[in-house]
Amino acid sequence: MSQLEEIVRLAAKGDGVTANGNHLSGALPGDLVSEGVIVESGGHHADPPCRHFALCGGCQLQHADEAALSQFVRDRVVNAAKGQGLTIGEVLPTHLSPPGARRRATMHGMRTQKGAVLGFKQAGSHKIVDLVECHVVAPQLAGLIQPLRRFIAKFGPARGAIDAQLTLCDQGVEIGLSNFALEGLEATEASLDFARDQGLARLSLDQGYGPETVWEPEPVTITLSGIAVPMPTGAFLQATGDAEARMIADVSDWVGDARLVADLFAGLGTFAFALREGRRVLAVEADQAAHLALKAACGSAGGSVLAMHRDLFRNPLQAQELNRFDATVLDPPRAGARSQIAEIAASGVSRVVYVSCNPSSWARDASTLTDAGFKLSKLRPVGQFRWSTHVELVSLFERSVTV
Ligand SMILES: C[S@@+](CC[C@H](N)C(=O)[O-])C[C@H]1O[C@@H](n2cnc3c(N)ncnc32)[C@H](O)[C@@H]1O
Repeated sequence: MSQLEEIVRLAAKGDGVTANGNHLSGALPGDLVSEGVIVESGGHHADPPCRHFALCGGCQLQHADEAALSQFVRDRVVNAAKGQGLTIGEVLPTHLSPPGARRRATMHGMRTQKGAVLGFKQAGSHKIVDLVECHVVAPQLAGLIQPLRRFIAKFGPARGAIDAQLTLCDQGVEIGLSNFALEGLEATEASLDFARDQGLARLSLDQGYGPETVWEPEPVTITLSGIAVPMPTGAFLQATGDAEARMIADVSDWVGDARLVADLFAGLGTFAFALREGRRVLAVEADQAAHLALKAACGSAGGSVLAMHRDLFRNPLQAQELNRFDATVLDPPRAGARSQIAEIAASGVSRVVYVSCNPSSWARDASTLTDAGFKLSKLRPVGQFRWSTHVELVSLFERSVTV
């Protein structure tokens, strides 16, 4: 990089990249760079709000302003589509979650000679960054970092790291600690004091045999479109409430006047319950705890949502089963939904709303759909993991039925 070059985009890991493919960490689109340094700013730099930025692996892009962040999310999604040769009907404005919005986070902790450390790992390392502040998580979660660290310092395992999963539920924050055993009466009483003093909704500990609840003064729920769904420990929840609302609005709009809808990879029913007015929804999920929670909540949805327990990788809904539905919604894990998509392609389904947390597997699946006559009509880039390189999307595929 000896002559002056302009950064034209951000790479998937957040480095600035020139038209010649040269990478420079910390550079942003519009910057002029030479010999590994930024010579002139393109005007998109922001002061990173967090003292841990650069060391903490939780955030990669705090140095970017709002415009650069949005463009990054949009480019990742649009480029994934273009990489598969897809034509996009309409790219909608990017949804970017604000700071302090994350209602779920998994941190890591460890007892040390001086006490304990608690935070996210450094990028590419097992080292834990001992957080003093975090601008990504909701204040209810951030406020627990210090008390939880004190608790780990006193009662955490002498050896090994623990995972601490924090989730904001209807009743407050639930904390799930892995690799965490309580030795003796003092530790057991201290855990109850800790949970009570911090007003936790639930505290559960996992020693490798599954989570065991030690504190849950009232059943923990998460309200999804007005339905209080029992919240299993560690169950999937969209990372921010604002992104969940954006995704629900798109899914509802794009499902349109469909009356019978299949919601595949339904989790606790984020989309199924949102779609229930005037429709009947089959909500299919493989995780037993999530399925049972969704099923238990179906009674409150007036018979409009039906829960089905099924592994959609091994046993996808078959083309003939899908033909009953006016629209299919799917929101698979990062691997995508190769076998389920093949059945959708072979079916008579004409409307598919695909929510994805991985543009690469989505683009692969999308090309199967377009090969089967679907058009990618709408695409919404979503950045709910603010300042990170993790991007998501909502998409609408439509075709004229020929089967
Ligand atoms: C990205 S989450 C989406 C959940 C839900 N749609 C939501 O928005 O809250 C993916 C869901 O797929 C489920 N899942 C993973 N593998 C599955 C499989 N093979 N068959 C069916 N569901 C699966 C997970 O348990 C999880 O609930």
